[in-house]
Amino acid sequence: MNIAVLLSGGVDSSVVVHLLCEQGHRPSLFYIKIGKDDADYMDCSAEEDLEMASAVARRYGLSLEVVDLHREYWDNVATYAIDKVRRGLTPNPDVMCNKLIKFGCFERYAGKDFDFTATGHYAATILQNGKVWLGTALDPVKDQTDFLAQIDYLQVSKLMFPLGGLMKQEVRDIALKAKLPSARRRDSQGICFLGKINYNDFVRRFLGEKEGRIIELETGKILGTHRGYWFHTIGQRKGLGLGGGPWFVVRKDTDENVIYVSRGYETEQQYGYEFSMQDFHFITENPWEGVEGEIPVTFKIRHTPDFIGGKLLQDGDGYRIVSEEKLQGIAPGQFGVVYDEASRLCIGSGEIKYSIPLNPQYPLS
Ligand SMILES: Nc1ncnc2c1ncn2[C@@H]1O[C@H](COP(=O)(O)OP(=O)(O)OP(=O)(O)O)[C@@H](O)[C@H]1O
Repeated sequence: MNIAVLLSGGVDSSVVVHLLCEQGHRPSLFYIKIGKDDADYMDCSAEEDLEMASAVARRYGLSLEVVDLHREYWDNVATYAIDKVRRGLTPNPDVMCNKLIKFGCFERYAGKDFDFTATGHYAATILQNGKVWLGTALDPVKDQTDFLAQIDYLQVSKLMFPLGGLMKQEVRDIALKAKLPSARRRDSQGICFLGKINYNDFVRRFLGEKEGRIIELETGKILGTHRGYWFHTIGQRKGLGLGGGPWFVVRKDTDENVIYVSRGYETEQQYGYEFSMQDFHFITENPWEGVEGEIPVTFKIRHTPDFIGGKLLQDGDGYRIVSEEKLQGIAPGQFGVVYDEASRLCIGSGEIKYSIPLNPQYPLS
């Protein structure tokens, strides 16, 4: 079997190489290089990553190719992120990086020549009814299926996730025992290349700064100023610079450059039970084809270990989720990721369009 491994130089993908070699494979290794734009907001860990990847390749006597996807990344993922932020939405660059870069451009460049592409993502592939499905990882804290929820059938059917059945601690133990050069490296944030840069600096470079008002939603009282709605996201608590909190961002008016906040953990303004999704994407296929009415599912609206129970409803051309529990900070632009009731299969995802607040007072932006 002909296998390509996406090797980042981190502990996870290094263990993937180790495990595949132990099983008798001789995978080809690929390091994806995304250079910094021409600005100075990327740290030097990228160089260290490549050194680590080279050390792993040497250790196992495998070939390592550096694939430069710099242009593709900035043209696709960075442009997508800026476009969303400009429109007051909360982008998810990790989701787009997996879909377009790690498994999109890479597949066209090199992956196409291999039977499988293996990565250190915490996820699984599951064969069911003759089709390959994206499955959740054994380790709920590390599960990364939410970042993979926009990949397509060609991608999922060619992917291998050798770490899906392991807990993170087991992976570390394997790395230590095998004396892998990367064994003691700290965990990356689980975020894509954009995670290596200062996000505010990145946004500032493209959208600049523009002072606007921070207003208390319930009273209309002006509490302070901010430097542009694009630096803030729905559900955000930190970085508002207001005393007497906690304060949460609950609305954004992009036309007026106003941020609405609400005070206290229990404030109803920051919660909702429902949201709609647009452009819903099924990874393998729609398992509920022809099913009428409410479908019991679990779902996530952000990268957390918890799967939330709810119902999926067809809503015109799109889909809507009605949650069993109150949801904090439903951020339009993020993905609603849908799983089967047992949270075993990741079915697909759609971009959150708007939330239906419990007590709407202002039109949503
Ligand atoms: N620069 C890169 N080049 C090649 N593959 C990469 C690169 N960055 C990430 N990957 C692949 O995507 C997987 C998930 O990446 P993520 O950024 O979430 O890191 P991670 O889970 O901490 O994994 P690792 O410890 O291997 O860095 C990695 O395990 C690796 O297979």
